[in-house]
Amino acid sequence: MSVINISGVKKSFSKNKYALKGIDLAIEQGDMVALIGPSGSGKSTLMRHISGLTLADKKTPSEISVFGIPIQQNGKLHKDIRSSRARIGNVFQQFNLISRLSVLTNVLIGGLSRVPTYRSLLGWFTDEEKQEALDALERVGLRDFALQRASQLSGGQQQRVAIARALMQKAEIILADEPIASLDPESSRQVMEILQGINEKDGITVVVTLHQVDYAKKYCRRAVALRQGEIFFDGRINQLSSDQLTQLYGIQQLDQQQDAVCKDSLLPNYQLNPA
Ligand SMILES: Nc1ncnc2c1ncn2[C@@H]1O[C@H](COP(=O)(O)OP(=O)(O)OP(=O)(O)O)[C@@H](O)[C@H]1O
Repeated sequence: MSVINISGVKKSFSKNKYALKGIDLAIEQGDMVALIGPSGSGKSTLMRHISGLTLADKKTPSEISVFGIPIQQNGKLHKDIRSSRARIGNVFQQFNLISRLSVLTNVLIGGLSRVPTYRSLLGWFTDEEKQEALDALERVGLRDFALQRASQLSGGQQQRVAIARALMQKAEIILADEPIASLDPESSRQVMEILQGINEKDGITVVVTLHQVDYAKKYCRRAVALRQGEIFFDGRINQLSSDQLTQLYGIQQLDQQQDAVCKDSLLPNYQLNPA
């Protein structure tokens, strides 16, 4: 069963310059999908459309639905998207955490869409909810950090808290936009393993944008590759050939990617001499 359906989505930010040139895509329940492609190919724009944070062009007929319920149609937000949004957990850099609040409160906030408004306004959480939040933190290996301020955590830990918040939310789909973009290899591995774990154990559908194809190959089953706002490849990730990767990224960019991976893997044992 498809849980995300996208049809006819075009997006231009300026006249005649399209970030998305007509995207049709269906994502199956329980899949783990890597959205890949060079910088500027439209990955984040597409993710933001799925959450209804960005609207498609109004001129072209289009629809994005989640669990069969429209999020947006013909560039207009559907009037009742609150319930659909509650089923989507966003692990987006810009939405991540409220830095002055504790890690535990940040996770509890994930459950707010499930509690009555008066209680969320007053910030009351039941013992049961607190236990649930601690369990979610346990799953991402951060239970001991529950009472720390979110701002005291590293980038990788913050991404893991965002995943715990999505678990607390009981999200059925997780959209993770570049969750490992600025992380070291060990933190990247932890974040990807957690995403893979909740995909496999809880059956949560995961869509993750990634810059490094190596990580996509290691952790995801399906790849959707965008190039200049169009789908260039959609299929099992092990069927993505090196020729296609060269076409996608260009030889120079692929070399840079490989360089970055090599340098990353050296980092833990590598002491830079002070100048
Ligand atoms: N808010 C915006 N205003 C104007 N142009 C935008 C905006 N958001 C994205 N774009 C443009 O849309 C295109 C796609 O951008 P997008 O961020 O979706 O690419 P991406 O594949 O996620 O890139 P990256 O991997 O570098 O994050 C780019 O040309 C970008 O400059």
